[in-house]
Amino acid sequence: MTLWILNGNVWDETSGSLLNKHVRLEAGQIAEIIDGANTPDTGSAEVIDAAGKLLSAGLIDMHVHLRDPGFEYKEDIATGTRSAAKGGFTTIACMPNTRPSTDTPETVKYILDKNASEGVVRVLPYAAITKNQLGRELTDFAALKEAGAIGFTDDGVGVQSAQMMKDAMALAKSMDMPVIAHCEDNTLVEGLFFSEGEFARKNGLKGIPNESEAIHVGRDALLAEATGVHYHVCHVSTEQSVRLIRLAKSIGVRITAEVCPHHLVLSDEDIPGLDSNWKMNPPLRTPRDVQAVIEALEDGTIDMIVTDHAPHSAEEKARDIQLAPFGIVGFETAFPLLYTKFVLTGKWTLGFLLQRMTSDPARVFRLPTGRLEQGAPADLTLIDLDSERAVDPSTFASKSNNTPFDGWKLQGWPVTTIVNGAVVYSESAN
Ligand SMILES: NC(=O)N[C@@H](CC(=O)O)C(=O)O
Ligand SMILES: [Zn+2]
Ligand SMILES: [Zn+2]
Repeated sequence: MTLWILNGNVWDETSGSLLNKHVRLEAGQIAEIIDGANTPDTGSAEVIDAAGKLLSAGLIDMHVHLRDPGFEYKEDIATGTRSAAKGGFTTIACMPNTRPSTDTPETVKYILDKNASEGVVRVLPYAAITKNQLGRELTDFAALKEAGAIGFTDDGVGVQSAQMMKDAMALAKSMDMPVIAHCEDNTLVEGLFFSEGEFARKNGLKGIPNESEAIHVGRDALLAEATGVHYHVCHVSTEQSVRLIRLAKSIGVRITAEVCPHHLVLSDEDIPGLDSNWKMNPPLRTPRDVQAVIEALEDGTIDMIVTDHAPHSAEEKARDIQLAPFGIVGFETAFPLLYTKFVLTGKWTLGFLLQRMTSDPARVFRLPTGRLEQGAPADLTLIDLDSERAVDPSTFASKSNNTPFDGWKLQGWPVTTIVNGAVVYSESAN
């Protein structure tokens, strides 16, 4: 089947501007990209009119929670991938803190099979480092890789034992697989839920210290140096972590990192009250940390943006703040949030934002997607950069609506998402 996308605005890095292009998709690939001045013979092909819209490689999100299997009341593969598609994402990598946790080849296969039958975007499963993510015993890395896992992580919790982490890295290195880490020292965070800073002080709360994250980053950077593994740091949120990653990169450690939109846009001083929609892990840090992660993303110390889409039910989030789970949904606000806060304000070019959400994750995780080039997989996103509307969680495709961005007026909403040459989300059809 042939699909023509006509008159899309494609970012051109050389001129730093948008150029009008026609793109032909064929057999799941980008078959041809031609200058908008030409009139292609579209024949009997299907045609999408992209006039006035940004046409980008599909967005990639290397850190998401689909909650399937086991927590389908929060999200499942059908709704999670639809939420991703609505946010413009075409490839997502899902975390193993499911029930059972993704610690056997059977669960990896379950995710891949269910996505093949019910999902609408590409789903790349991570497998757990330790059985049940309990930190006691390594999983069967070889069998998990064979089943289709793309990396190992215990996200949701940190691997507390340095020896366990070192063993995991050595094994992962021997099979050319990355280790992805949620960095958190449990002894420093017990019972705490907002970060050390103004908000905690004002509310008489003991706060989560920055070192709880950075201690693991430093430890793991040393272990990555010793083992030679590709080590990737999850949701970086502190100045101290940034400093350590920058140092490790400068001496050639194979370390990469990600940051979430909320850690780029919000500090603890923005938290309006004891509201669990502002409770996530890592917590919102101080304005100084926010500045540090922004600079780190800008200079390449942090390689990519991920959402850490973490759906939880309204009932769970309505619990007392101490008991409510950590996490916020992210797919359906990520692009407009960052476009509004960083591109429209002139801080970043559109090309920079797109790069950190497409080609950079693809480069780091060696994915064939993330590039708008002839021969690449036909994963594309159309975004209306002029459309402005308020975030309305009741319209989310996700099963959950736990977001701190309710009511925020944002610009730049995805309107059409194409995976493997097929339209999987269209604003007009919703
Ligand atoms: N980020 C969160 O606040 N929560 C995540 C776990 C995680 O990413 O560590 C979740 O699974 O809910
Ligand atoms: Zn985490
Ligand atoms: Zn996570």
